[in-house]
Amino acid sequence: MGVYGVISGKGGVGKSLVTSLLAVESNRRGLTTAILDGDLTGPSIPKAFNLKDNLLGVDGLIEPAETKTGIQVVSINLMLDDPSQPVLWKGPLLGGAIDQFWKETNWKHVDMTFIDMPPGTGDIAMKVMTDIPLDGLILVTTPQDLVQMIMKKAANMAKKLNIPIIGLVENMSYYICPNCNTKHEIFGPSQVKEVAEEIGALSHVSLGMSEEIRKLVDSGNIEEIKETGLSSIVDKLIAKE
Ligand SMILES: Nc1ncnc2c1ncn2[C@@H]1O[C@H](COP(=O)(O)OP(=O)(O)OP(=O)(O)O)[C@@H](O)[C@H]1O
Repeated sequence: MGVYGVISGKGGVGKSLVTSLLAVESNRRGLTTAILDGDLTGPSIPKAFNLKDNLLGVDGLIEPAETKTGIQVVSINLMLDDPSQPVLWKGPLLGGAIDQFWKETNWKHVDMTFIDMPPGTGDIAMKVMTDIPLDGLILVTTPQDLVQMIMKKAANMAKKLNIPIIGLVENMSYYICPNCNTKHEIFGPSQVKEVAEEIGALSHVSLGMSEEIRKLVDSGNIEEIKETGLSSIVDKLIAKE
């Protein structure tokens, strides 16, 4: 069984989207797949899979929700009476809650778990990375942040904790014009290959800004995506098993 954390140097770069796409790709390969949504800043994961019902506790364990294609999901956002309300817990409590979700859920024969980590490189992310035995990390960034300190900080945190970086994802890397089919690298030529080498990531991927992705995520139908774009990373995860 593999447990992989999905991290970013800061919020809003598409970390939850990448977590969802990795889970969809892994599930399509026939692996029993789970998502632990540890990003407590918003209900991105339940939204992408259109999960709304509150999680139940059975015999002292949390019963995970199940998506249309059978991905098991646990998220604090499925435990709140009103998911639009902020989670006003302090850092150590939040970090502890994620560890508790990991240990006290009735996971069912999971081959591959993806943890949507709290954004950034602060105490909560650090606590999760030390509490949960991660087999590797997938680092998500955008072109503007790719060569910046904030991303290197996340990579250094992984190195310090001896957790291999399996994949580097450059999200919103380009845009393909639907009218003329031209690829526009809005933020300049991609440097993902060079940076992946520099930080020792085993694989790298550029994801474009896509209307298809946006529509599927917003409507809760991410499992209907034609190509996840992340198959090379999942290849590496499977090879590691
Ligand atoms: N490649 C993409 N194409 C289209 N829309 C995208 C893409 N990447 C992200 N988005 C959109 O950007 C928004 C932010 O994405 P997401 O919730 O995955 O970010 P995040 O890094 O997890 O943010 P946070 O850490 O703040 O929760 C989402 O509404 C998503 O639909």
